[in-house]
Amino acid sequence: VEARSETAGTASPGPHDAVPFYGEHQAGIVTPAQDRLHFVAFDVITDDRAKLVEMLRDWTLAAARMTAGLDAGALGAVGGPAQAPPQDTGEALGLPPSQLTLTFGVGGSLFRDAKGRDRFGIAARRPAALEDLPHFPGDALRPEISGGDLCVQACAQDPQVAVHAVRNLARIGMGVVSVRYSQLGFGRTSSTSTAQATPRNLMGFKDGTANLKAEETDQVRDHLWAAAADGSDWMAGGTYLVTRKIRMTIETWDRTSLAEQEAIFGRDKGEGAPLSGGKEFDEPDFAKVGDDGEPLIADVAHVRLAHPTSNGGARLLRRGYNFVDGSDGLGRLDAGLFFMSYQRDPHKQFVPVQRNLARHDILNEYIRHVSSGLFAIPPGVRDAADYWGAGLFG
Ligand SMILES: C=CC1=C(C)c2cc3[nH]c(cc4nc(cc5[nH]c(cc1n2)c(C)c5CCC(=O)O)C(CCC(=O)O)=C4C)c(C)c3C=C
Ligand SMILES: [Fe+2]
Repeated sequence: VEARSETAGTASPGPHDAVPFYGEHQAGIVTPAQDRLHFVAFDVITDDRAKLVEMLRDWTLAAARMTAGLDAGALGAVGGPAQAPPQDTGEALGLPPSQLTLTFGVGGSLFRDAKGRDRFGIAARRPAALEDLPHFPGDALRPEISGGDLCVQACAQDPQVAVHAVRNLARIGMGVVSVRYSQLGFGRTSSTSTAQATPRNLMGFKDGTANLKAEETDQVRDHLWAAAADGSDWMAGGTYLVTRKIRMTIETWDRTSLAEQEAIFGRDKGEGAPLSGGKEFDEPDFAKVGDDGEPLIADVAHVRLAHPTSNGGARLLRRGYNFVDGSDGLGRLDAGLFFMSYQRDPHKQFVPVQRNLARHDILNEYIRHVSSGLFAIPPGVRDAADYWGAGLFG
């Protein structure tokens, strides 16, 4: 089977190129955020540890192939026997790798299920950082689209390529996993590299300006990657992913004045500059007051509440996507932000920030958190003999 296109493997691949799969860390985290997402969470439906490990090995080989622009299996969509189902579903035939990354994670329920059972003999290896997230004021979480034993984040420049990858992993996992929920996303709402322009969310604001970026190597080391000293050897070089599906009442937002919209975020809508003055990438001056003696960036503005100075220095690598899941039957679009953040310890980073936002953020009048997920993202797969989760099961 031929690769659908030459792989590039450079630090900044072109839109059709491949992103290297093997490495110290998984791809799809500091990788410059691609335009499209297909996120999927799985339930493991067997108690057979050997079957789960075998599937993880099969997934890893298929993931390495698909991210290189190859069919999921060696015989491909059309190269196998006519009497058997094909080893690839075929909808990506002829498409280039399109910067596909597949990022694998495990949820707390894999270690101990809802009944407290240690189904796979790994309960003792559960990292403290995977402790359930607390309830936040205003949470309206739907259990059927929250949690999950396993997750895969597929990102690509072409939605067909991302969906193809998720679909083939689900196909390979038949009998071992079943899809719990999946989410499509478009128009990345964060930049993860200083080389990228800041995109906009569905509220029309630049999103990702003050994000943790790949080039900030010291900060990435301190705030993103887990170390063995954090308590779990098998997670060294890994990280933790928080997902929050956040519905926006965009119809109400669209009737809100420009001045109010800008006050809510604490940045201007055109350039994304802080309301305290300067340009997009200038630091906000939270102490600066206007002629009326009031702070130019309100006490309840999103950027003040989310800023590291309000949260003990905590930073996040945000990697979310816009979504529109059709309409809600009440004359409104079912739209919002599928928020994703990667961090070394969600309880020291995501939790304090979200606690602050849930209590005080005036943005809350326009948003509702409807799903939540927390996953351990193991370190990268080293070579073809290694597999997703090897450190956990090996
Ligand atoms: C708990 C973490 C966060 C949630 C949930 C969240 C939701 C959310 N954010 C926006 C839009 C913007 N966020 C911006 C900045 C920003 N947001 C968070 C965290 C969460 N946001 C952080 C840590 C920061 C950076 C703060 C800083 O250091 O200055 C911005 C400003 C531009 C930027 O820096 O990205 C916007 C705009 C929406 C719409 C939303 C929920 C729907
Ligand atoms: Fe935010």
